[in-house]
Amino acid sequence: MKVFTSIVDTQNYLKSHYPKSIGFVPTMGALHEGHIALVKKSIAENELTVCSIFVNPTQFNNPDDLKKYPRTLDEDCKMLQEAGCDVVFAPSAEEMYPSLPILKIDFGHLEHIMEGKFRPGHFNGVGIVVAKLFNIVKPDKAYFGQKDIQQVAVINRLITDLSFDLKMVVCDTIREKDGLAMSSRNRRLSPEARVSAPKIFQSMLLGKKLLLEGNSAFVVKNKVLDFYRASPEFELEYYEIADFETLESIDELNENRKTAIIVAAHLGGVRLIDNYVF
Ligand SMILES: Nc1ncnc2c1ncn2[C@@H]1O[C@H](COP(=O)(O)OP(=O)(O)OP(=O)(O)O)[C@@H](O)[C@H]1O
Ligand SMILES: CC(C)(CO)[C@@H](O)C(=O)[O-]
Ligand code: BAL
Repeated sequence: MKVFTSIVDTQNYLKSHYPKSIGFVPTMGALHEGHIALVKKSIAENELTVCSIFVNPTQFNNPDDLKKYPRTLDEDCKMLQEAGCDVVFAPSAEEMYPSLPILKIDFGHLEHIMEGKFRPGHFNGVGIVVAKLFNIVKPDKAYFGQKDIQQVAVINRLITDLSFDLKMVVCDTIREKDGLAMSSRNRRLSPEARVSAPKIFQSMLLGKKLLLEGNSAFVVKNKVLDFYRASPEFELEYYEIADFETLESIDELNENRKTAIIVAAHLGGVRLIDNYVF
């Protein structure tokens, strides 16, 4: 496995190898089995797999979150090597941004709901860095996790609106045995917080059950608020019941369309997101 920090070295290597197809997994490192599932899918579907590791400062609206984001490059490389990854691209911030971009990307209605609303500027940062990474790696397929459901919608628009010649592959959320979605930020949970964390998953199962029983989204949200009131260690940021395709809020289930329950909550100073689609 090759590890590059330079854009030019990465591009030269990829050009000189003429792979039939390049699969690309963009990450911010502190890798776990969720990331490795994306890497393995890419390996199965492409001749060469590139994983990028870059904690992108321009997508963090909270400086403390950026400072505390876990960075574990050596361990990450070991996991990628074992998984069979071919190339790691781990640039510095200076390499990616010799000057800060003045370009702004506005993802329309996606800016005003959920992650867009609570993390102002986040999707502008994600959109620009992913476009830069696509231009550097020139993948045939790019792999993203369903856990970041709104990011999937944003990248879909980025690919369509800028005519990137690649296919996006969305992979299921990998969970711990107790239901907690794997996330790099889980490493920052205290032992007590880690015990509480699966309640996020439970709150989504509760929502699904209540919706299937015929309750309106309004009633379900109120019951879920009671659930979180009984768990004061959580500070719930949002709990949305939305159409899976448009991510717009819905009032009740539509049996012809998939529904997504989407949650963001703070637990012991760590912000966690998750979603459940049915
Ligand atoms: N549990 C998971 N299952 C599947 N894919 C995942 C999972 N967690 C993250 N991913 C995907 O891995 C890619 C890189 O994500 P990222 O590096 O931000 O990891 P993360 O664990 O989501 O970290 P955090 O949520 O703490 O930022 C994204 O496409 C993300 O959706
Ligand atoms: C796609 C991404 C690597 C861009 O920095 C990041 O948002 C992530 O890890 O999901
Ligand atoms: N997985 C999304 C990256 C972020 O939280 O900034």
